[in-house]
Amino acid sequence: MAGVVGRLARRWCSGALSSPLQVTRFPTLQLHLCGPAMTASQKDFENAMNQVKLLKKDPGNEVKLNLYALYKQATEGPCNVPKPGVLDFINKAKWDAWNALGSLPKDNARQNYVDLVSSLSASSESPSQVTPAADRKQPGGDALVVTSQDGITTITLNRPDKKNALTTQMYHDIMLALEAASKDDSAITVLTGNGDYYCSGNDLTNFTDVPPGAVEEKARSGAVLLRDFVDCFIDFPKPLVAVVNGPAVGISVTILGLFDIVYATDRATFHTPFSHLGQSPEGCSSYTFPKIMGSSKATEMLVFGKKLTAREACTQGLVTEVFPDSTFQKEVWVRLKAYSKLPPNAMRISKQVIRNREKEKLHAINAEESSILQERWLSDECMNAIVNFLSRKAKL
Ligand SMILES: CCCCC/C=C/CC(=O)SCCNC(=O)CCNC(=O)[C@H](O)C(C)(C)COP(=O)(O)OP(=O)(O)OC[C@H]1O[C@@H](n2cnc3c(N)ncnc32)[C@H](O)[C@@H]1OP(=O)(O)O
Repeated sequence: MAGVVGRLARRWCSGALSSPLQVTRFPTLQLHLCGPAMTASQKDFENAMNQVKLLKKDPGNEVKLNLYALYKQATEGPCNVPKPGVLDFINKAKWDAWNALGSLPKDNARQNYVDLVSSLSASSESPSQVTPAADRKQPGGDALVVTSQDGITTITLNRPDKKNALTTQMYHDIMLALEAASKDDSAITVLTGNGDYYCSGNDLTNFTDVPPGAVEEKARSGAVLLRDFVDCFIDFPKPLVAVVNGPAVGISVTILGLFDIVYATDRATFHTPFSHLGQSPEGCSSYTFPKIMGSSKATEMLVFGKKLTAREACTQGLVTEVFPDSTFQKEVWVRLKAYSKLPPNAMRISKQVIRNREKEKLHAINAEESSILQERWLSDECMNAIVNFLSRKAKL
């Protein structure tokens, strides 16, 4: 649904719709406009455009018309196209909205657009809507949305209709996003999911469509990708926080052992059904999980595929804190915004002190796990499990 709303909003808000901006209908916006004169930067504007993609609730036609008009005014200036005919309802509504902005300067339109998006986001409960503002090119389309604001860079998995399963492209994009986040001016980096799931793990179709004779090569390149992907988490220099907004499966659970903080809604569950899938642990979990929760609890999860509730995962040390789903987003983002104001260099150095001692070991474990998985992917057990899922004979 969110994806549909996002797409809809994007179509309305950046292509071509509105009525004049009714500031009185948007108290937050009105507040901004009455404050000291501000002009949003191009980066803020692009962030806001990206944030519109994450809106979960359809803001309604009037708001979408406002967004459209402000977008056009900000990018092209005053309305400069002929008025559509009276029967061309949609285009006429869009034209009216844009035209009603008169000679509003581009800078002001850009600021109003940013403020309007911000007011829409503030009234929403989504994490990335509370913090928002995406500012990076996303090579894989909208499946990954990167936002940066208030000293926090947020990487949002955005395939809610597929429970945020990770495609091959998304692994690459997450690596690029982490690389960029490590160098940007944010203090903290967050990974979260859009929709009801945090992440359903590896997209099982990553293993399909392999031509005969290329299976071994696919397993080999998969293992290289997995190793590179997990290496990025091992080496990530800044505090890395998982905002687990719903159930988590597979690799999205195992890499949690490499995060510095894991906040979870009480609706989240943590499931690593590797034996069911004919696979074996990755993400350094064969090392981090026993260390975090002790070897028998780790075995229950990694070997027997026991699914933990958020509270169980917290008791066992995998999760830092659990929040009621109804206040999850609000509480977590308030907390993170406060943390992001701490001196960034001190946080980075403290993290390094903690992590450096183990880095070499973690890389070695990652390499070993990836190579074992390469073999597992070629096993009948694994292939059967994937075929069963794809033919809907099996679900976790
Ligand atoms: C480079 C390679 C690195 C590899 C690293 C290895 C990692 C190992 C793992 O991550 S193992 C874990 C793999 N994940 C799974 O096995 C989960 C499979 N999914 C499910 O069992 C279920 O979908 C569910 C329990 C997550 C959710 O069930 P629910 O009934 O609520 O929803 P649907 O099943 O209807 O799902 C909605 C649509 O999403 C698609 N989907 C969900 N998960 C995946 C997935 N992992 N891969 C591919 N597609 C997935 C599902 O197929 C539905 O799509 P549809 O609407 O088009 O039918």
